[in-house]
Amino acid sequence: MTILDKIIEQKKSELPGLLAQAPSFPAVTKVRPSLYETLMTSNTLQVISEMKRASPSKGDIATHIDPVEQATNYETAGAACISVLTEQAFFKGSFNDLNAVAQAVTIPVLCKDFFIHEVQIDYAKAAGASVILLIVAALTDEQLQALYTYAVNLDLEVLVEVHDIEELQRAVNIGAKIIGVNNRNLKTFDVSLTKTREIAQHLSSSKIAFISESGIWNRDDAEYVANAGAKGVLVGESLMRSGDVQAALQALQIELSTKVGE
Ligand SMILES: O=C(O)c1ccccc1NCC(=O)[C@H](O)[C@H](O)COP(=O)(O)O
Repeated sequence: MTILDKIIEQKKSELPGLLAQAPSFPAVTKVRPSLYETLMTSNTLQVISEMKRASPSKGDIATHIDPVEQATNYETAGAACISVLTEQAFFKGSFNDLNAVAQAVTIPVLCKDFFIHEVQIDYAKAAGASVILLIVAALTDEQLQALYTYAVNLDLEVLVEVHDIEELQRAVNIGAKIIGVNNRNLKTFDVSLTKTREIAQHLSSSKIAFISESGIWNRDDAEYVANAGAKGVLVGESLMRSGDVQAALQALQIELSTKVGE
């Protein structure tokens, strides 16, 4: 069983609890900019900055950090989006973290979880997310299409995550506009930025906003994935461990050599 299989089993076990009661969070009424538009129109590499307390690969990363303070620092430093890990059993996150962050910032907010059912999307929306993540490896084509359509109909944007070229094709087939390649192998936890380069070479449309996820630690890493074609990066651990979040984040905001969207 891979870690992804284990996480999905956990998610399945949580569904009855979610289905038993309607989501109830303090209302979030903000209108946020579109992540897709930001990615497609900016000349700098955009940073999706993650609130990540712990992970299966690293254990505890930063359990003491206040999500609102961290998210506010990210926003001040120019993040394009805040990613909030809401998965509890493996990442120590929660929908309450998401709701608190959504109340505090005006930029897009990504609910980073392992979605297998529409009810989870209802919770993400109610808690204040404007973007959700769908992981191709965790879903059949039918599930992927159904959850994608369900989210878009709720006015959510969707970051579709892929690990290889076959998954890229599946993401393209459902009309995904924002596609992220996860540089972390979910079986071995090895991280290699060359994955971004390999998969970028198979992108056929310039209308797709292409993101590189995981294992971005410094400006050299940002330059590598930007040169490969990434318009944005999704960064968790390196920012959570940084003593100077704003400087660490700003170091990643490199100028893109070709105007994105062209
Ligand atoms: O981070 C993990 O160990 C992990 C394990 C299994 C599934 C997903 C996992 N991470 C989720 C993410 O996608 C990352 O949090 C995100 O891309 C940021 O990665 P990093 O900058 O390396 O913290």
